[in-house]
Amino acid sequence: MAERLAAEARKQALGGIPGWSEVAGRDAIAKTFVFKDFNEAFGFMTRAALVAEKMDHHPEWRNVYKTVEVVLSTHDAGGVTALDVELARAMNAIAKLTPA
Ligand SMILES: C[C@H](O)[C@H](O)[C@H]1CNC2=NC(N)=NC(=O)C2=N1
Repeated sequence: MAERLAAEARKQALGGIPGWSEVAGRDAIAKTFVFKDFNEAFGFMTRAALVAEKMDHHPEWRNVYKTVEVVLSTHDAGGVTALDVELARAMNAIAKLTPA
């Protein structure tokens, strides 16, 4: 099972994935993506869902119109692990392909 990242390792990883930050009061990371419209937001979610399912690692997320709020945490580990960092990186890469 993936191990929770120590504070220092998490900070270092977050430095390399723009827009992601630690969630206050919880061991999790979060980012709010804003797209051009609902179609682009939902397209992002569809692509990210395929990656998440392949990884067997799933986001907590909420969509309102063109905004997608994402929180990542490894539930089995009770905090942020390398899997969250990997999914955060993948989501940033997917969002880059999606017009904002
Ligand atoms: C059985 C299955 O592999 C686990 O429940 C997976 C599924 N997706 C998951 N997603 C997330 N974010 N955290 C988990 O601990 C997790 N566990």
